[in-house]
Amino acid sequence: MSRTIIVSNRLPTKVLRSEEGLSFSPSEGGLATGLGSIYRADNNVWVGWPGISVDEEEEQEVREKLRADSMRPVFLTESEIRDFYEGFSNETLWPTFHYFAQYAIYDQSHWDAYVAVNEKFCRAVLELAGPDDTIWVHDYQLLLLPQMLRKARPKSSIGFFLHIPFPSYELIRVLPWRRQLLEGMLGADLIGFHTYGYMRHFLSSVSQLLGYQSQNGLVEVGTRSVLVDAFPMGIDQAKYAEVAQSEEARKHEQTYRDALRNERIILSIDRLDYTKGIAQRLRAYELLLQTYPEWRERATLLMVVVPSRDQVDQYKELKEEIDELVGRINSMYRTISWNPIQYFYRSFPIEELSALYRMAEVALVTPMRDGMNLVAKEFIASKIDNPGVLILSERAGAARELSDAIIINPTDTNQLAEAMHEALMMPEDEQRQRMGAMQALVKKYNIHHWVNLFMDRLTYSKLKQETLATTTLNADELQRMTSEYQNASQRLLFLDYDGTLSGFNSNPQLAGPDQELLMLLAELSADKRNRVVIVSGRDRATLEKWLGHLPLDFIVEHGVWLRALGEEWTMLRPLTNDWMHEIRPILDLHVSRTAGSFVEEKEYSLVWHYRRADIELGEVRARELTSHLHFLASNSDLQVMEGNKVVEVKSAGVNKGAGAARWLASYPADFIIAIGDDRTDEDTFGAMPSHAYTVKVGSTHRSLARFHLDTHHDVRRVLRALVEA
Ligand SMILES: O=P(O)(O)OC[C@H]1O[C@H](O[C@H]2O[C@H](CO)[C@@H](O)[C@H](O)[C@H]2O)[C@H](O)[C@@H](O)[C@@H]1O
Ligand SMILES: O=c1ccn([C@@H]2O[C@H](COP(=O)(O)OP(=O)(O)O)[C@@H](O)[C@H]2O)c(=O)[nH]1
Repeated sequence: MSRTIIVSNRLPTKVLRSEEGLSFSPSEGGLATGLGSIYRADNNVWVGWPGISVDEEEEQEVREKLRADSMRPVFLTESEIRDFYEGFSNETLWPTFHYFAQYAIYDQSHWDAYVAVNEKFCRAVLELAGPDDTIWVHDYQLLLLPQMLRKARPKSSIGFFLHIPFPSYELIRVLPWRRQLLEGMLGADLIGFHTYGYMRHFLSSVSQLLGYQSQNGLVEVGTRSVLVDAFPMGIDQAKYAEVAQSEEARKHEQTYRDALRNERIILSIDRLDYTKGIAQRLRAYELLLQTYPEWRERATLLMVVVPSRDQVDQYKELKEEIDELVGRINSMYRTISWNPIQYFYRSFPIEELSALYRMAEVALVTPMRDGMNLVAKEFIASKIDNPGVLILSERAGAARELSDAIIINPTDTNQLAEAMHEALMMPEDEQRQRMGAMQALVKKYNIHHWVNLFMDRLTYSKLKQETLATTTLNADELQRMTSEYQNASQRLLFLDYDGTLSGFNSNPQLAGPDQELLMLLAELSADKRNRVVIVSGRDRATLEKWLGHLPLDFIVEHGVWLRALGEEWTMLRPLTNDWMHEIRPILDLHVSRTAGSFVEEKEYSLVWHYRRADIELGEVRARELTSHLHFLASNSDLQVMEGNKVVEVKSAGVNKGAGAARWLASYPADFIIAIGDDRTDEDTFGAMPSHAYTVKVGSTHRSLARFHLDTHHDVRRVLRALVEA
């Protein structure tokens, strides 16, 4: 039976060591608590680190204990914990991805450990995973793992979910290992983020750093497509609602209320982390007490900070800062019977957390950055029928969904203090109405919904890959092709030029043929059984200059001009270019607005090139230009085509396919091949009979071609094989 193998750095159970030996307790942190309640279903297994370094004897004990609860530990050595976990994961990636780049360090030995530990996880998963198992990798500690798994299991279903923000390209580009990290993630079939914003940043980084384009969230990675989507993570709402109603939670609540003499409780719960805005929150609370003295002795900030990553310098410093702030505020405002802040530096079991959620009137969730923040959702789910107000940072992923919270900017201390006052003053009706709306949302978009959605999209991604797949022209196919070629008495070879016979150059005039290509074309066209047709978008003067001395046929300017060997240039159909004086100024305007772009004027077409412009700006401008031109062309005999980093305007009905059709009609052949790399070559493929070899170079997305090759070097290899057949 197929199952899901969940892989994350941290297991949902952590091992603790005390004088009595090892003990096991639930891990903190949203990934572990969120997925912890669902992984046991359907024979699933969770692979991860148990949170402590153990010796060999202990390993066996831990292994057995965790195995009984469907977990497989990956043990990390002391140095791996230091360099991989504390080092690269939490001193490089964590600060960078949370916009704290000033805290990030770039250390080659940390990177080496990161690669090695990802490999270690890879081995652990491969030992376990059968061919039908789905592998679901989680989070920033394992960004390289999807690609490592893909290499070992090309056909497996692999999902990846990032639990933290994916920052702007401007942050990603700073990382020395940025390309490897992105390529690592792209080994998955589906990549999920909490918000659309994170997804957008990821797609932008992939386009700018790796040059992979995407449409509707499908990234074209060579011959594979990778789906990217937003899946805001939910919680086990039913569990939190149930615990909140339990006798145990109620009892804890009563004890706390008695101790706090029914003061109004503002609750704050986080792991110790500079991303969580804990210090800023304390300052805002101090401001509340200064600005609104009426809350002194009437409200209490109950603050839980769960120890986390305390070997990392920034965390140690933050701990000191919090201790100092709490000490200062408490000593400044405390009275004999009241402490402004009740501060706990430890974790609580779920029943006690639930009692805190129940008791709090206000929850302060004010991170500087947070992938999602499940505490916000747990507070809502625990409120059952009670009122309560959530103050939520606009920079937590959860703010994209929980619009009925009081949304604040966590760096604005005044706004935060005012929000606390507003929350404490909010009429009960309004609280109920806002809380009701958020409860419905947390209930509907719960953790089960999240898992199902992710798995459905993973299946969809696999199906999409199958429908988009073209066959690579591999050794067997090539063998079949060359023998058909050998046996044929008349052959037609339609060859696109740029990107097919020759690589791209940012200056198109510098992409002339090299010796190898000239030789190849000379040898191919020397065979009397061959008609070699160059099918290009280029102007005839350039092609004549480069290839005119060879016995070739030409279809140029995307089908405007045709020339069969030994004949004169003819037009596909009579055309005029009197429309150019109207269109040219529009293209020129785009050049003046887009540095690096330029206009190419051919006899019967105009082309705006943006290969050398800022890639993202170029694409935006291309879209603007295309829609503007489409509008102008709607009542004319013109067509607008988007090619590879170009927008071309020319007469309607004139294209490479229409040109190629002339050759097919005039020169019957028993072997036909058409090779091309961009959208304009699709017209050629479309014109070919079904038995022709149609070959797409580069990305295979939305291509009519039957076969695929990666680069123009592969094209030359195939043509060489024909020459030598
Ligand atoms: O494993 P640790 O180093 O102890 O850290 C705990 C976890 O912190 C992060 O949690 C994130 O996941 C939550 C659920 O998606 C999300 O709500 C929160 O915003 C994130 O910060 C981290 O991503 C996990 O890998 C850690 O295990
Ligand atoms: O004493 C505690 C306090 C908090 N949590 C849990 O830790 C998680 C924190 O997740 P969140 O998404 O808010 O942030 P993260 O810590 O993952 O960055 C929540 O599920 C909390 O219930 C816990 O297990 N014990």
